[in-house]
Amino acid sequence: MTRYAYLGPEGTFTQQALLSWVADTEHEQVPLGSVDVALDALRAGDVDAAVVPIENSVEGGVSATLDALTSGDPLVVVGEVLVPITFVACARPGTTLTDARAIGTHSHAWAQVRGWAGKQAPQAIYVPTLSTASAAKDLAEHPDDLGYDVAVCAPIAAEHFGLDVLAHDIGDMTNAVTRFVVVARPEWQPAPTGRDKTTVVLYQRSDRAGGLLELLEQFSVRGINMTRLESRPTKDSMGSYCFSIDLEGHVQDERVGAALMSLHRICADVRFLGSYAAASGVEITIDPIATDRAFVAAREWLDWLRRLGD
Ligand SMILES: O=C(O)C(=O)C[C@]1(C(=O)O)C=C[C@@H](O)C=C1
Repeated sequence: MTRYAYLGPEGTFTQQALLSWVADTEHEQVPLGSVDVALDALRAGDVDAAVVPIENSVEGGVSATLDALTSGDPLVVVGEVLVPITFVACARPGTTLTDARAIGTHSHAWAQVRGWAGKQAPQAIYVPTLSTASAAKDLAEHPDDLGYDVAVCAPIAAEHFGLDVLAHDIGDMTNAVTRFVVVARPEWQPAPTGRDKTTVVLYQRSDRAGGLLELLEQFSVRGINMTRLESRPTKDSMGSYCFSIDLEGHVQDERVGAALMSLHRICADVRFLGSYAAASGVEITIDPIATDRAFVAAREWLDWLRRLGD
């Protein structure tokens, strides 16, 4: 049975992602307090995999996840799940939005509802919590120890912790979606499916004119489409950044392998963070000059040239 850690407690959007990933397969769920704790448990071997948020359509990349994946022992992404995001504001019986003093929720959730909060409860300050469901759970279980009286969370969390819903569907953007990744230790290597993604983090040797262009060219000349590019501080010194990239294709694909080999020559370091089936399920269109067959034919031609003088 596979043991999955996730950003808990019960009722988080991350748990919804986990439930959709495992469907009806036998598994064990281990709710943990933060992305770092979940990934540490995975590195320590206490669980087999972890489900963590990585990207939101409104707020962008989840820095805690991007950074935790690149520091410490290697981990790889083995799958991804997209979850539509709908928030409610909830409270213990008796509280109204007009008398709310403070609103507790996860920072990524707050970024998606602050327009609503500014209009409906302008007097309320924001209090960050470890997750949306932890905001609801703490409000239900020990309201007197908290600095907030309204929680913003998934409808399922409000129901699970027995809170009254004060307002439904409060996100500033309709159609918000969060992308979650299933992370495992490197022994778990998903086979290619023809609709895969690969995640890598690139570290430059030096900061110079055209440096980023040179890295990205390795994908473009091989017909590889990128689906995400973010820069994150390396944390070594001011102004030092690495590039976190998702691209279409699998490490077993010739064009992806060739691009990674070039990047290995060019970069100070390439952190491979896994090849996995894309959640969109859409088959990737590959330019005829970038198919596996085209790469193999080119290699055979080179081998033939080299043998001419034998
Ligand atoms: O707090 C939760 O419920 C989470 O699963 C975390 C998280 C996130 O980190 O983005 C997930 C989805 C929502 O966008 C808000 C919060």
